[in-house]
Amino acid sequence: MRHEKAGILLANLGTPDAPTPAAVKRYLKEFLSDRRVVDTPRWLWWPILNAAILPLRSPRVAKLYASVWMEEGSPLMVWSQRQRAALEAHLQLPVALGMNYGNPSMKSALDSLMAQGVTRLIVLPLYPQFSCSTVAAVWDCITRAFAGYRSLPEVHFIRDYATHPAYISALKASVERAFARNGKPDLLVMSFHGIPQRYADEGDDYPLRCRETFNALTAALGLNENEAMMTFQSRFGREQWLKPYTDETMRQLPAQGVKHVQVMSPGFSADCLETLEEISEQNRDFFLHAGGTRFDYIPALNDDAEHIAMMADLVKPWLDGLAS
Ligand SMILES: C=CC1=C(C)c2cc3[nH]c(cc4nc(cc5[nH]c(cc1n2)c(C)c5CCC(=O)O)C(CCC(=O)O)=C4C)c(C)c3C=C
Ligand SMILES: [Fe+2]
Ligand SMILES: [Fe+2]
Repeated sequence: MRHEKAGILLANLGTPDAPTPAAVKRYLKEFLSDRRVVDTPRWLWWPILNAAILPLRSPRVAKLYASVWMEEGSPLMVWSQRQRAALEAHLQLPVALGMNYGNPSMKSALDSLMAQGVTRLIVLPLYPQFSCSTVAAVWDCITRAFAGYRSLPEVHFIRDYATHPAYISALKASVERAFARNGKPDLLVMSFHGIPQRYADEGDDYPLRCRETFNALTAALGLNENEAMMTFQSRFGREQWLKPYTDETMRQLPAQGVKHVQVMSPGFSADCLETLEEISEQNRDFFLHAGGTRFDYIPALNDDAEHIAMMADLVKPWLDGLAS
């Protein structure tokens, strides 16, 4: 009989290897070439990407990365590696980190798990709300990475965890700590990464999953409809994206009497460029320049003990009954 050995693959987006134009260009090229992310026909997208976006965006975005870079590397990488190590220590099972774009590649993560004798693989994409542009891209990446294997493990793929009780309770604890530290704000804003509205119209249930997280967390916190709102950040390109936009909202709130805001990004399992720079730097400026008096950013769950325990909870159904 086959003796099953479980292993966990933590999957995330990936980030540049260095805050330099060349490294950012390499990363953006791979990321923005994925049809799950940008679905424009290739004959049209290829020249736009190579002649305009990569040469113009890479040097500008490299400076933004430099402004948040940590001693050990890109924040997304640093937090992801800490999450991996903490989950491995918690579960006493092999845990590997694989990135969809850049390093460490999904293939290297799978190779390392297979080399450790894993026969039952649990894939946990660290995106709390499903989207075709993220979770489905992880799915594609894993199937591509397995293409050359002679044998496959049993695979369990966690689609998302938008309303999982352990996720909501970890977020709740983090907001309550922030309220205790900073005082209760006039408004709690939950800013989720956007996607093109068209992807949702074509069947991506991402906005519904964001709404479900928002509803579950506001209910857990006992906030009423005037005390919390959800917005969407990180718009890219000319199409309409999910609304309301975070940046427009931050510019409008002070005129509506909101002077103290606390902003969190519950869709990001780790702090990264989009939270540390776009929210905590750019959107802070928009709000304060529009007349706001206090802006607090509530960090992502990162390697909080409750977050790691949540990951263990999510994979647990496939560990029960295993002789490890
Ligand atoms: C071009 C379309 C994009 C879609 C669709 C998109 C969806 C999406 N992204 C995340 C999470 C992250 N995105 C991050 C950076 C980032 N995202 C895009 C574009 C799209 N994202 C770009 C071009 C970039 C790179 C930075 C830039 O050039 O502006 C990151 C941070 C990476 C880091 O290195 O820190 C994360 C995380 C989600 C959750 C999502 C859909 C739901
Ligand atoms: Fe993104
Ligand atoms: Fe951004």
